[in-house]
Amino acid sequence: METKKSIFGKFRGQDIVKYTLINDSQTRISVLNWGGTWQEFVVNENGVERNLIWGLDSIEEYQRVGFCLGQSIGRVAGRIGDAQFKIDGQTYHVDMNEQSHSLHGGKNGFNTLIFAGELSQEADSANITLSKHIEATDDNYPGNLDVQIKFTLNNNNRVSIEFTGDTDSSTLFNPTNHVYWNLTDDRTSLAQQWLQIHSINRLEFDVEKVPTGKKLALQGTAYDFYKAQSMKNALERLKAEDGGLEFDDAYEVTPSMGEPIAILGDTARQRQVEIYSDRNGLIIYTANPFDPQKQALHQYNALATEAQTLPDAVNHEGFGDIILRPKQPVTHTISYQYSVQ
Ligand SMILES: OC[C@H]1O[C@@H](O)[C@H](O)[C@@H](O)[C@@H]1O
Repeated sequence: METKKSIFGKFRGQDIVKYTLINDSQTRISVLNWGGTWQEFVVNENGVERNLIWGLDSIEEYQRVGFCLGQSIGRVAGRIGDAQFKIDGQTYHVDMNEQSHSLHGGKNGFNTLIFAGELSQEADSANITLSKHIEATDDNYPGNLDVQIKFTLNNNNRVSIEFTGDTDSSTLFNPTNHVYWNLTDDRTSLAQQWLQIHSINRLEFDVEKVPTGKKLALQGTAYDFYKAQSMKNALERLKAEDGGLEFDDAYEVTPSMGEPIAILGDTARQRQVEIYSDRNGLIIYTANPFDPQKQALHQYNALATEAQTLPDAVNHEGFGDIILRPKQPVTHTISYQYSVQ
């Protein structure tokens, strides 16, 4: 294992650091302390380097492109209806940063922060831990929050992200990483990428994409990825059956670090990534972050996967508990296992 540290750029006068973890098979990941951004996941296939995720080469590009590309999202990933929720009977209001809801932690979410970083190494793994103390007044959530985001790469080509939250007053904690994948050879579209999700239900959304509380059965619909479907077929079917032009959907999954909640790969069956998560939700989102014209034409080259507790959980019975209590730190883990086939 090897670790590296370099200056990636500057943000508001501060140096932004890029941390790189490299394993014995020359697989590497890089992470920025700006936004807790997962910038690259490069594998070496018979001497050919392939980046499996989308990342950019400067802070300016990240700011121009947006899309939360590879960024850490929190305190709460996804939408909170009416930008409000109750904890112990008390109502709290958070940033209404999209229509009448709050999205991805509000305007000062994790993806806007600069973290402190610490590299560490063991025999068969290396990791980078990003930490930050967030005051309640910084992002308008109750409770001061100490957050740590630890990225680990091991010699088995597995990347794990552990999010730990510790608060002094009850708050919400449902972070994720907004990684975008393209596992195909030419990386121009999703036509040759397949996806499997071990899920039988998705969430119904209202016009603002806020969950209504209802779950919809997937079986027999274009949304059903229980058996692997190519993204090309799924998008064509979605359009034909539903008039749908994108996937931006929340799937209910069974939390497991032993069985993948989802698997994606290229249709030539050369490589795949299994996703493991200890929480009950997976958002998938199709996009073309770099080409506004193609995005408008729904010609996608990127698939975001966001493992988390189901969105808007605090406002719906049975969606899961995202309340973080004082003196009870919580850690959530997402793992991504690359393999060649
Ligand atoms: O912020 C980028 C994207 O993130 C996804 O999680 C949301 O569901 C999309 O609606 C949003 O555009």
